[in-house]
Parts: sequence; structure tokens; C-alpha cells
Amino acid sequence: MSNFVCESNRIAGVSFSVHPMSDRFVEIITTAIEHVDTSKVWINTDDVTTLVRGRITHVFDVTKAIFLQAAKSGVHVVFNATYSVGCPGDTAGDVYMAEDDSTLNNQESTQIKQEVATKFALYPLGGGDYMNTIYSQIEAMKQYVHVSGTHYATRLDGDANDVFNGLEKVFIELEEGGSTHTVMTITMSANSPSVKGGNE
Ligand SMILES: Cc1ncc(C[n+]2csc(CCO)c2C)c(N)n1
Repeated sequence: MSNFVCESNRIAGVSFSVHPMSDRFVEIITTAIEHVDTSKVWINTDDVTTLVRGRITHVFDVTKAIFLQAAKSGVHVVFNATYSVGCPGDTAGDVYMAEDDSTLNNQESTQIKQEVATKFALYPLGGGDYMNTIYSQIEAMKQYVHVSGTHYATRLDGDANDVFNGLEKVFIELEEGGSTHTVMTITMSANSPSVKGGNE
């Protein structure tokens, strides 16, 4: 196996999908993606997911905005995402690292009030003390939303803007803390007709 070297590339990225539980799913997905300003990120949509790459701030700004635009329809929408920061990078995505941190969609996203239920899991790769890293970030999320334990993930209940903003801060902290490669998975549900928390 070759040794991967990724010292300086801090490009962030995400592979995500939105799943509106409606016959109008094509329109809801495509209008949400088209509505959002993606000029500060590298973006590519295919039949399975959308990939977004660039600075952490813009990766979160764009994914939060696309989810909120889809959820604004009132339809039950599930968002599924794997975020990654660290290596590897490439020249096509790296040019977007030169963008400033001023967000293009946050002002509009903030206007959308949307209650969500979320499960997230954090994977700080390449470090030794990973459980303490995870526990301190779960603790940090308590200042933004309601946090509860579950198997294989942590549950977050609250406003979508608060959940996304908190998770973005978690990601930035791990990146700035020198973690070589961090992965985070998120499943978020809006407008579900199910009883909150199910049978647990
Ligand atoms: C964010 C996001 N990106 C891509 C897909 C995959 N997808 C499924 S249906 C559809 C519209 C018709 O092509 C697309 C693009 C998704 N679900 N969510």
C-alpha cells in the first residue's frame, strides 16, 4: 500500500442527498439546488448525490441552504451527508480555497425556521485520543441544540440553522485543532409525520 501524504491541503468536501417524500421529488430537488448560490464551491450533481468542495464555511453554507430550500416545501425531507476535511485535494477543487469566508446563502437560510431531528457521528481519523475528541464535541453541541445519546451516533433536536451552525463549528474546531482527516456523517429529517423519538 502506498503512503498518502496530505500535509497542507485543507479542502473540505461533502457527498450529500436530499430525499423529499413526495411525487414532486424531482422538482423539489432540482429547484432547491438551482436556487442556491454555489459560485464559491466546486459542485457536481449526479443521480445518486451532490458533491460540494471548497472552504468549510461554504461547504456548510451551500448544503444547509439546499436542505432548507427543499424542507421549505413543507414536504417530509431527509438529508443524508458525509462531510470530510483533510486530504486528498486536486487542482479542480483547490482553486476554490482562495475564496473569502463571506457566505452567499446564509442570510436567506437564517429566515427559514425549520425544526429538525438529526443524528450525527464524528470520525476523527489519524489521531490517538479519538473518544475524548468526540465527547468534547458532543458536549460543545449542547450550547446550540438539544443533545441526546443513541447507538452509533448522537441525536440533535432543534432548529436546522442551529444544528448546521453547531456542526460547522465542530468541524472547524477539529480542523484547527490539527486533526489530519475528519469525517462526519449527518442524517437530518424535517416535517416527519412520525412520533418524535419513535419507540425508544
Ligand atoms: C442533493 C441531491 N443530489 C442528487 C440527488 C440524486 N437525485 C435523485 S432524484 C434527482 C432529480 C432528478 O434527476 C437527483 C438529482 C439527490 N437526491 N439529492
